[in-house]
Amino acid sequence: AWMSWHREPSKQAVFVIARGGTRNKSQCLCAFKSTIREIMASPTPIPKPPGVPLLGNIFDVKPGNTWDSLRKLADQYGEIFQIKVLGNTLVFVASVALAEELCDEKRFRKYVGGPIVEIRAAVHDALFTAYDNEASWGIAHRIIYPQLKAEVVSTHFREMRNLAGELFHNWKSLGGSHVISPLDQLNRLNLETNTYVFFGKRLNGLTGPPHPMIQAMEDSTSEAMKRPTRPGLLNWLVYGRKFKSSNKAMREYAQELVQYRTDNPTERQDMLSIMMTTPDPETGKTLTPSQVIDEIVSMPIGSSTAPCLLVYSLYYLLQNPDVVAKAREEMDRVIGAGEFEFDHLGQLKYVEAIMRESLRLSSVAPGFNIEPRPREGDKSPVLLGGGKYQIAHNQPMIIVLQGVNRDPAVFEEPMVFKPERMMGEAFENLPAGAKKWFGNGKRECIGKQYALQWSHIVLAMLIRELDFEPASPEYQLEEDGWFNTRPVDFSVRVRASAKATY
Ligand code: HEM
Repeated sequence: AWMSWHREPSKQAVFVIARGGTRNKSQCLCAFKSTIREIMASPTPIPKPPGVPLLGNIFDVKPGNTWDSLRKLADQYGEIFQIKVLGNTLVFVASVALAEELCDEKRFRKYVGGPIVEIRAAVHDALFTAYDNEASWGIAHRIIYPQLKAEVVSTHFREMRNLAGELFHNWKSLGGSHVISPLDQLNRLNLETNTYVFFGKRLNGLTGPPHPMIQAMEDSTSEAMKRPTRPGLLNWLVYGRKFKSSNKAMREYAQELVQYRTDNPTERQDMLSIMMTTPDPETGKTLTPSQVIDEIVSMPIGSSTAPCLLVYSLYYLLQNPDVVAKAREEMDRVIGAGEFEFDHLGQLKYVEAIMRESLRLSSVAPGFNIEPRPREGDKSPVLLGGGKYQIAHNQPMIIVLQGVNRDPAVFEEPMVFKPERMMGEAFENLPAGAKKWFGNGKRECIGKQYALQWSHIVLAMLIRELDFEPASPEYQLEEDGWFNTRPVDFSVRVRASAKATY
């Protein structure tokens, strides 16, 4: 009878221990083993939407808004669910505990499939798209990573601050009644900052027509997301040309930067000069000219998540004027009326907490892909959740961060914007699986420190220097996005802050 008492493994183990007093040690171990055997024999089926014959769950995921569909499925099915598209099963994980389990690099690794493989048409075996066993990943990582460490990124504080100051100066001169799209504006600022900080060139794209790289990234990443859901012939015949031309436009952006550097030699030891000349300390190999282009293109694509994050922050701040007031108090105390400098940044803990809480609630990088590590000659199923679920030995899985970041088992009132939970001990005590906004382990975001510093600086300046109001007071949050998510059609009126004295 006790064997059928409970299907939850942790509680069964407790039961065995609780009964240990009436049994000897070997009886207890034997009972425990047979319990485990029973759990293994009958895992809980992974739920799935019903779907339709032959086409599977093709109608459960909108090709134009994949992440929104997945969030809704996560709301409906909880910590784990699966779908079948074009004959392939995909498993989605949406709880902190299971995400943490999948982040164990001894058992799992990044799965390079679907849209990530499609984007290889543009950037080949670059950092983001390299397969786990491709030597090119290690070579590029060892060459590039030192440029993106916090101590190096900190040397770019003034460049980041001054470029943001330039954009905000333009906004202030609009006079307050002008409506702006924060996404359009912050995308421009992000590309301008990336291009100047990493590659040493001004695009002068804060005003005037946006640089073509911005549209090319949008077109290429949206197409890369849709292609795996269509038959190959259709991709080739109908959508192939546009995909190729957006990939070509991205590579042209990179090629022009290399050409500019070649024509204008400089002492500047920035990302571009490191990519073009520095050998990998381990193999002695340098990046080939084509690999340099691949990595240049990958940086703004990865980085395009950061402006989306700030647009979400603005949206949340408009709903929470008390948070704005607290952040301004902090900045009055720390910066006062003087110039905003790097030393202030580390003291702006509340602004940092707003940034982290925006990362959590928005899940601006909406997910990442994982698969079980291959086990030599062993194709037995892989168990998750202590045996509660069972998946195939090579099952691709996607961690849906919108589910993980709103897991009610970890976050009280998960839908409420509360920066306080992202400060001090409250933040430190969050489980590791609840802080996977930048991915995991060796394939964690290489631009994490850059993104955190840039977002922190720009967010602080937005709050300190400007007053915002929604262009339409009835605006209801709608989201879409490809490699990142963002609010749709969100616009604001902006003016110089009435309180600012600098
Ligand atoms: C808020 C901003 C950002 C977020 C939330 C973010 C998130 C992520 C996530 C979740 C991954 C893992 C993807 C995977 O496992 O498939 C990733 C990888 C990556 N990100 Fe970011 N990212 C951000 C900004 C940036 C920036 C600023 C850069 C460039 C400077 C960048 C470049 C990359 C690259 C190259 C990779 C691939 C790394 C590798 O596999 O070695 N990202 N990012």
